[in-house]
Amino acid sequence: MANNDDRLRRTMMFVPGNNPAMVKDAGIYGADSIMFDLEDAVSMSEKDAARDLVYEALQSQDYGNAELVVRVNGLDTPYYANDVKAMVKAGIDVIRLPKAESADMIKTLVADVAAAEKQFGREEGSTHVMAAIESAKGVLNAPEIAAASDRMIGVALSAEDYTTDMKTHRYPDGAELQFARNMVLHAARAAGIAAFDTVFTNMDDTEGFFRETQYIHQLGFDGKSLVNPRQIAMVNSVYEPTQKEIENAKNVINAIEEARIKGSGVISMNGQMVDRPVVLRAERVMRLAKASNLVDEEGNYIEK
Ligand SMILES: CC(C)(COP(=O)(O)OP(=O)(O)OC[C@H]1O[C@@H](n2cnc3c(N)ncnc32)[C@H](O)[C@@H]1OP(=O)(O)O)[C@@H](O)C(=O)NCCC(=O)NCCSC(=O)C[C@@](O)(CC(=O)O)C(=O)O
Ligand SMILES: [Mg+2]
Repeated sequence: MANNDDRLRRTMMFVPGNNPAMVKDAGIYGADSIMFDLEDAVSMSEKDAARDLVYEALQSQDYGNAELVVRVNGLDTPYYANDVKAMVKAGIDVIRLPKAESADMIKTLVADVAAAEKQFGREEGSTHVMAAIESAKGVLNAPEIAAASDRMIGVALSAEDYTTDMKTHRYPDGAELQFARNMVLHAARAAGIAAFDTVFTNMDDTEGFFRETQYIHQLGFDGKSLVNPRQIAMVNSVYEPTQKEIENAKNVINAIEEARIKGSGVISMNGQMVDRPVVLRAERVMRLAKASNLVDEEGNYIEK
């Protein structure tokens, strides 16, 4: 199994790597993951300057507990090699490869990351990777991409490039993304890694953003790629468990613990069978509740 760690990744916010103010302040909004972009948000003429800016920021800024991700330029660009070297040298947590279409692309990235870790004296295996799936070919190969390396922490659907590749565009009901969303999600789950839904680019359509977030939460995505800090609170509000869910989860965890002491792995609670999958879901609810400051140390719901 790959890096199926317990880290919450509800919000992964793109930060244009060529914007000094945004790069500097990226930590103040509370995104779970901050993703500095060296790819499509940065024009050709600014590629080197953006890389230097992000490198310097990683040395000097305090981004708190956020996971630090960088979207490097694609494997087929002249910027890719320098991006990977500089970001590994700076100690980035995760490198996101755009336009991933095969397991071989991930293996190439992993080999380059490993070489850079060696060159710059970083701990072997400390840099994780993830893939952005942005084409029909990428979607069809999503399972092999997700399982390509133990360094993989997740796969993301990138609907802007994907819908262009599919000769369509984005519609409010998202029907054009149905197959891709399910492929990416299943690929992630089968590989034991995280799944990220796509960006939503109409900043004024908060209703549409909320509806889409509820939908991808229902499907089972870990979170979304975002383009604006205003989107963070909306995603968190969807992922935040309710008081009823928290109290039920706490009861499940307590009940199964009592059952374990008596030597049983399955019990009945209020007429409902409680077994391992129910316990795993309850544990995830409690993790989300803790991240949302909805429970105290003992796991009791805190009235807001
Ligand atoms: C959208 C907009 C212009 C709106 O501007 P607005 O001016 O209306 O924003 P406001 O809300 O007014 O900003 C209030 C305050 O927040 C600050 N602030 C805003 N955004 C911030 C941010 N991102 N990071 C840190 N800070 C931020 C701002 O500086 C201000 O700070 P201050 O002045 O101090 O109050 C702006 O957000 C923005 O540029 N977003 C990033 C766009 C971007 O990265 N695109 C590339 C990635 S997608 C892609 O490539 C497609 C993809 O590849 C994706 C995939 O692969 O998944 C695919 O194929 O699908
Ligand atoms: Mg793209």
